This record gives sequence, structure tokens and C-alpha cells, in this order.
Amino acid sequence: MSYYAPDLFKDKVALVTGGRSGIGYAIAETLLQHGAKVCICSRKEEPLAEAARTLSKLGTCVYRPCDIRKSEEVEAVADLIQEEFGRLDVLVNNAGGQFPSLARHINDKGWNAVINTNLNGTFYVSRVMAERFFIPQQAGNIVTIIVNMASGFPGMAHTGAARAGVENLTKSIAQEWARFNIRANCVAPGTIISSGLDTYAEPVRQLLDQLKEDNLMQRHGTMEEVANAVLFLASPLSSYTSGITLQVDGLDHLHANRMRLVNLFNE
Ligand SMILES: CCCCCCCCC/C=C/C(=O)SCCNC(=O)CCNC(=O)[C@H](O)C(C)(C)COP(=O)(O)OP(=O)(O)OC[C@H]1O[C@@H](n2cnc3c(N)ncnc32)[C@H](O)[C@@H]1OP(=O)(O)O
Ligand SMILES: NC(=O)C1=CN([C@@H]2O[C@H](COP(=O)(O)OP(=O)(O)OC[C@H]3O[C@@H](n4cnc5c(N)ncnc54)[C@H](OP(=O)(O)O)[C@@H]3O)[C@@H](O)[C@H]2O)C=CC1
Repeated sequence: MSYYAPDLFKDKVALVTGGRSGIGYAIAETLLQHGAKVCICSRKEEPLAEAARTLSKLGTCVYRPCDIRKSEEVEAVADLIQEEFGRLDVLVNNAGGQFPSLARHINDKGWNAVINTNLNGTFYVSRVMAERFFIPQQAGNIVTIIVNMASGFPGMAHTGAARAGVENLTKSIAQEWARFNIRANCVAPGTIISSGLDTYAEPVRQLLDQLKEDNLMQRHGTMEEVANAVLFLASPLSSYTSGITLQVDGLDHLHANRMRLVNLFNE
């Protein structure tokens, strides 16, 4: 059941990066259920096509494989959106990821992989979609998924640095592009039950249980809770809000046990 009007995104077109799985899929699903036409992109063509097939039962959903780290592939996604819809109204930068490691063990390649994905990739997609659609249209909306890194992110310093960069980038473009009627905001999820968490092995799995106990609401978040926050920021319900980060973390940004992260690898 939804508290939003079912036609909230009628005649609107949305791009969800990383929309084939987890939180991105839930966001694409919710946008479709509220009338949007959706494009999803990610690197792995087969699961991407499969996700688009399933999502198409809810409305119009197209896909194009794309590594957001390659701006020429991002341009190809814009080409598809232009051909299929001739416009874009909402960009959800959701694609991202990292691996747990103490900072001193992250080598150059691993560091660059995470920075390129989360910071550079997010910038490329935002710039391309703004240039191709939002600025010419004089309207657009960008919502970017980051993480809860307000107090740093021990155990995942690369992603903390990248997402802090994205949060600051969002503040800059929100100001530069306000004159084009473009809004830009971030959503910072805490620990969310999703396919992303399945990628973690011990000792992180055990840590996840501890983080749930530490949480003041005594639980992890759901993908639907993140999707609902995105829906709010992507819609006119938030029309006077830009440049902010909405925390969806059951208070973790105020009350997180950083010692658990620091001690995770027993060094
Ligand atoms: C504290 C925890 C709190 C955790 C508790 C809190 C969790 C909640 C907060 C966040 C949750 C989430 O984001 S949920 C998860 C979201 N989804 C994901 O993270 C998806 C999985 N991750 C990724 O796709 C990868 O992390 C990412 C590196 C960005 C992908 O880039 P690439 O495809 O280019 O990566 P690869 O080619 O596989 O790897 C490139 C290099 O990166 C390094 N590398 C990659 N994986 C590695 C690994 N497991 N361990 C070490 N190093 C690794 C190596 O140097 C690799 O080079 P070689 O040595 O040559 O191979
Ligand atoms: N789950 C959680 O607790 C939290 C998650 N987040 C963030 O939310 C987002 C979604 O995570 P979640 O759904 O949990 O995890 P998933 O691993 O399921 O989602 C990551 C998605 O991003 C895509 N992706 C990754 N790298 C690239 C790339 N270079 N180019 C294009 N697509 C890419 C993946 O598809 P493919 O492999 O096909 O490229 C996948 O669909 C991520 O940014 C994550 O860091 C933030 C805080 C907490």
C-alpha cells in the first residue's frame, strides 16, 4: 500500500542506475507503481534484462548495460532515453558499492575502483543527464544514494571518502543548477536488508547482527523505506528542498557504535 498518489509520476521518465537489484530495483518498482516510465542500467546485461522484463509488468521499463565509470557508456544510456522517451525528469544515482577493509590494506587498484564507481561514476551520470535533458528542459530532479558516513566510515574508508565527495558535489550542483529548475538531494541509508548485504561474508555478517542490536529502533531498514524517501525527494512534494541529505537509518547518524567497525578485523 502507498501513501502517495498512484499518478504522482504520470508522464514522467526516470533513470535508476543499478536498478537491476536491491535498493535500485525497489526504487524502480516504486516509481513504476506511481506512473513513471523507467530506464534501468548496470554492468551485468543478463540480470539487468531479466529485471527489466519483470519490472515491465508494472509499466514501461527499458534497460541498457552501462558501467557508470565510462562516460561514453553513460552517453549511450542517454541516447536510449532520447530515442525511447525524448525526455528525462528524474535521475536516481543508486549504483555503487565497495568492500570492507581497513584503510591501510586498500591498494591503489581497490581504492581507485571504489572512488571511480561511487564518486566519478555518479558525477559522469549527473553531468551527462543534466547536459542532455535537464538543462535544455529547464527542469530535472537528481536523487543520489550515499551511505551513513557523517562520522567517517572506519572499515570502508574508500566509500566514506567517495560518498562525502558526492554529498558535497550535490550541494554544489544544487546551487549551480537551481537556475535551471533542477533540484539535487541525497538519501543516506543506514544498514538496509538488501541483495547488497548478501555480498558480505564473516566477520561482517556477524557485525550486521550487532549493528541491529545497537540501532535505537532495534532493526535494520527496508528497501521500501529507502524507496519512499527517494519518492518524496523525486516528487513535487519536496519542491522547496534541494542540496540536503535525508538520513534513512533509524538514528544511526546520531548513535552508531564506531568501535565495532574499528575492531572488526581484530588488529
Ligand atoms: C566495515 C564494514 C561495515 C559494513 C556494515 C554496514 C553496511 C551498510 C553500508 C553499506 C552497504 C552497501 O553498500 S551494500 C553493498 C552494495 N553493493 C556492493 O558493494 C557490490 C559489490 N562491490 C563491488 O562491486 C566492488 O566493491 C567494487 C570494487 C566497487 C567493484 O569494482 P570492480 O568491478 O572494478 O572490482 P573488482 O575488479 O572486483 O576489484 C577491483 C579491485 O578492488 C579490490 N577489491 C575488490 N574486492 C575486494 C575485496 N573483497 N577485498 C579486498 N579488495 C578487494 C582489489 O584490489 C581488486 O583488484 P584485484 O585484486 O586485481 O581483483
Ligand atoms: N544495503 C545497504 O545497507 C546500503 C546500501 N547503500 C548503497 O545503496 C546502493 C544500492 O545498494 P544495494 O541495493 O544494497 O546493493 P546491490 O549490490 O544490490 O546494488 C548495487 C547495484 O549497482 C550496480 N553497479 C555497481 N557498480 C556499477 C557500475 N560501475 N556501473 C553501473 N552499475 C553498477 C550493480 O549492478 P551490476 O553489478 O550489474 O553493475 C547493482 O545493481 C549502493 O550505492 C550501496 O552502496 C548505502 C547504504 C546502505
